[in-house]
Amino acid sequence: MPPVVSIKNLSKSYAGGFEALKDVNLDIEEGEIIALLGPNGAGKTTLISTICGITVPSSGTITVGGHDTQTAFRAARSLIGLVPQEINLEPFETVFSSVSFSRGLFGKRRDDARIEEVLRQLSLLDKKDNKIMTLSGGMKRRVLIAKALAHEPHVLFLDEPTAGVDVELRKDMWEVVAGLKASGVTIILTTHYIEEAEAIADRIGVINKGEILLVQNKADLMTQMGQKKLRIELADRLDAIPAPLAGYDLERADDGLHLTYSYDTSGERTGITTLLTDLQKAGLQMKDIQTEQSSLEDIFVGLVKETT
Ligand SMILES: Nc1ncnc2c1ncn2[C@@H]1O[C@H](COP(=O)(O)OP(=O)(O)OP(=O)(O)O)[C@@H](O)[C@H]1O
Repeated sequence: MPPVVSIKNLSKSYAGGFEALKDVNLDIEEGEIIALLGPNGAGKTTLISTICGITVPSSGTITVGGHDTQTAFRAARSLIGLVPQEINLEPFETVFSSVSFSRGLFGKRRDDARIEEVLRQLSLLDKKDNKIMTLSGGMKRRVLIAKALAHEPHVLFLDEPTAGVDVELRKDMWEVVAGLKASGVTIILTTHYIEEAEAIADRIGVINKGEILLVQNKADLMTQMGQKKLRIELADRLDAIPAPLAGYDLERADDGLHLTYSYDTSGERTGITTLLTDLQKAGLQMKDIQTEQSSLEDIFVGLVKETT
């Protein structure tokens, strides 16, 4: 199946010359949840706005459902639902009319059954006649999603859906997103929260200073994260790794007082027991032992650091 969103050599410079996106290439597959992770000012919102046709690219092309976002804007935009970062709702409007109005903006005929279905999916049906101003912050965020879904888009963009939201509400939102995916919507979300990407995404993209640094399946990233390290502190300085230990994946620190052994936690055997026995046999005295596991956070921080 061709990608539902295809971004080729996309760059964006704002007036004044600031380059917010630099040669971005990204294909988004139908039905996936992709999380774009990046620090403040990385270019996440600019990327979303450009795909949605709110910001004009300086160069490059974007297609949504095969439609070029510049030459066939209306066709491309009709496939997109956008949930903005800021809550921007009419306080005296009812939930139902607010969502129904959004459908009308796309030239779609009125369809109360469809709106009710969207409200049900977002657990808002019992609030349909409530005025927006009577809703909690979490409900308002769900109304924003309902508005973005009112015209039956194929692709939904969520710009920081849980920014400033408490932990419980954040988990509710994750459930909502999982439900939307199950209903066949492709989801692209931006987030600062590593645990959010970890919890809900199929793929994770890391963006910093306008560049995509990595796009990878979460499962592959998890395998990388399954690598653990055993750090062994030695009682005496070691000049070289003794020959009988050459078969182990061991690294000697420059100070000669530490050895690091890398192993895979998903493997049947870690090799730790035999390593410790062989270290003793080789006459090495151990002072201390620690284990370290790399996390998505380490990978993210490492990547972002490299580009600063
Ligand atoms: N209209 C504009 N004119 C000039 N510069 C802009 C404009 N909009 C954004 N920028 C700059 O482009 C860069 C990327 O901004 P963007 O909002 O895309 O980042 P972001 O990753 O979404 O950040 P955040 O996580 O803080 O929302 C920032 O340095 C920002 O100051």
